[in-house]
Amino acid sequence: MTPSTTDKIYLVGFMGSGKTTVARALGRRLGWRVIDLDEEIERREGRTISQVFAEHGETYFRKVEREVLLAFLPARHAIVATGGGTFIQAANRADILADGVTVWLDAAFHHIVDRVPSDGRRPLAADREAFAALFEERRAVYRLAHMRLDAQGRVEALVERLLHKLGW
Ligand SMILES: Nc1ncnc2c1ncn2[C@@H]1O[C@H](COP(=O)(O)OP(=O)(O)OP(=O)(O)O)[C@@H](O)[C@H]1O
Ligand SMILES: O=C(O)C1=C[C@@H](O)[C@@H](O)[C@H](O)C1
Ligand SMILES: [Mg+2]
Repeated sequence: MTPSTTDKIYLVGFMGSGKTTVARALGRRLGWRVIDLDEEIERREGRTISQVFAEHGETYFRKVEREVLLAFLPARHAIVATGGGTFIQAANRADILADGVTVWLDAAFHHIVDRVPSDGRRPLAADREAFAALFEERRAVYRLAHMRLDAQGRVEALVERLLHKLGW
């Protein structure tokens, strides 16, 4: 699927791959708005992600995640940092791919393990064995993004590499 315009960039990828961090740097570089879906979910719910999972479960979280994604579809000149599972849901994936240039931040698992806390802030990272299995399982889906960016390196360097890939 090809997006109709290039005035929106979606960053997808596993927890800890750097979506939030790179989105902020890219937003500063382009002067575009940054939308972080996890932060928007927390704002809307008035609770942390871990509270949403604990009090209502993952199915409810996915429903809110989709509603928040849809609420920001009209935004232009925007970078969207998705949550690690947003692009995994087929309906979300179709909307994302049609709406903007979608970039998979592909980070190595050893970096991810160091970056993602197992303290419950990211509920699906608490069980480290399941976390590793999820990483492998989801790669086949992240691959469906329009582009892959090797997520190793300094954030500023990643931003420049991404802009180069986009031909900007
Ligand atoms: N290129 C990088 N080099 C070094 N550290 C990084 C890099 N990118 C991100 N980090 C660090 O890794 C951690 C996770 O990054 P970030 O929150 O941006 O990931 P994320 O993909 O948004 O994860 P989640 O899906 O859980 O929201 C943060 O502490 C961040 O500072
Ligand atoms: O990978 C996932 O499924 C998740 C990643 C985080 O960004 C949060 O959206 C939440 O913890 C779920
Ligand atoms: Mg994030």
